[in-house]
Amino acid sequence: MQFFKVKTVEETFALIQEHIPEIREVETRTLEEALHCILAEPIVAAENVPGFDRSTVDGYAVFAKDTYGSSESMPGFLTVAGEVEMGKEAGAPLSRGEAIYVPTGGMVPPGSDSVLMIEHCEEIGGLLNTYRQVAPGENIIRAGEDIKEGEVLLEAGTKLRPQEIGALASLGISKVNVYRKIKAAYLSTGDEIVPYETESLKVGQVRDINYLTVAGLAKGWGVETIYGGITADDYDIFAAKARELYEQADILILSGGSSVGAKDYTTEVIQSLGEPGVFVHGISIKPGKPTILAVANGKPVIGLPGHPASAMIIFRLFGEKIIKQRQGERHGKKPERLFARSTKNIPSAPGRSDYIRVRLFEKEGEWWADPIIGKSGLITTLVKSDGIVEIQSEKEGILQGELVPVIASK
Ligand SMILES: Nc1nc2c(c(=O)[nH]1)N[C@H]1C(S)=C(S)[C@@H](COP(=O)(O)OP(=O)(O)OC[C@H]3O[C@@H](n4cnc5c(N)ncnc54)[C@H](O)[C@@H]3O)O[C@H]1N2
Ligand code: MOO
Repeated sequence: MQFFKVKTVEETFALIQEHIPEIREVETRTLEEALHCILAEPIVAAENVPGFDRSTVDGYAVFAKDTYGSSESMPGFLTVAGEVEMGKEAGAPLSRGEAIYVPTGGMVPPGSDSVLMIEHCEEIGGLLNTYRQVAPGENIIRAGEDIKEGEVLLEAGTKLRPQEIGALASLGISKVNVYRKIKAAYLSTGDEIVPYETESLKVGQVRDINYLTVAGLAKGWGVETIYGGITADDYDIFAAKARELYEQADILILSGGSSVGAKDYTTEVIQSLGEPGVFVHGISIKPGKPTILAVANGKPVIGLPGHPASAMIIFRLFGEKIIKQRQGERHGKKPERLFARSTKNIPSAPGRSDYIRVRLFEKEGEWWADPIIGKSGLITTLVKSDGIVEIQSEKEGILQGELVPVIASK
């Protein structure tokens, strides 16, 4: 009988960081094709954004000092000296005692330090009655306030979200060098597993759930997936299929056979793929204890536990970390977490990290997390859940009403 040398969740993350090599192949993509890609080089701004002082409102460019003391009951008076046209350079500089009309986004004339909104003044025959005072800088975006020429806008290793793509567009950058997208090959194992399209099942058979759940997560992280089908619990067939997929991909994902049963060949197959091989077999986590993580000649191999909820939770936690590291993401944004109060006491064994599926609901402005009880073989425990509560290994559970971190399902 083989026993797991179980690692904690924290040790597992540290081992992933130590073992997973990055892919450094670079390709050039247009901004439209670069969404969710990882930048291969830093972006230094070659110009200011905006390139000129802009008004953020429809109003009159003024000297703030000229409006001091203005109110509804004691309006001030300025001379209207002209109008700025949208998309055009402002004309002459503003002189004291004057106001120039500027549309939202239009250039603020030189000299002016603020813009008074049109609803706070009234133009009558070339004179502007001012009913409010404005402070210097009010309603103006200064040249370079968004991005300064020479500034490092984005570091190499940044994942390009829509907002990063927008910032690149603002600088007139139309192509970027990014790491190439990675390919993950997936293989289901188990004599009982049949393609999900199978219309009628024989007793003992189950449809392949894990391919679609795991590939679905991977696709959402920008990974291309290769489906390797289902392999029987036969060492030679399994090892040959795993080798073929391993050659085609940057990461190999195997589901099932990770435990220590007589027909659980996954560890042996992974060890046959290359050195150094398995670096984690068994994590003190629930669900997903029999997880296997390995590197074979520089390529990561993940052996997911077969139970569908375990496979998905493990892939969400460790698969995402492995993929990010593999594709060179070094400045990723933080995971989506929110805090919710538990509706129940939830016990947990100290020394083990528990990931409890929860349904979230809002009551009186607060989020509450209601645990979903059910075995890790039940995919509907995840269908019913909105997120996962993490009970860290040092805790002996959580109390009813306690505020707990929830990883929201995407
Ligand atoms: N003696 C022990 N037995 C088990 C342990 C243990 O520590 N000692 N751990 C249990 C835990 S926890 C899990 S999780 C499972 C993991 O088992 P395997 O990774 O070896 O997976 P299988 O035995 O192949 O499958 C488990 C279960 O999941 C179903 N399955 C597998 N693949 C799929 C798929 N692609 N789609 C849908 N369902 C799938 C499979 O039919 C089994 O019912 O081990 C426990 N045993
Ligand atoms: O801990 Mo296993 O992964 O659920 O059944």
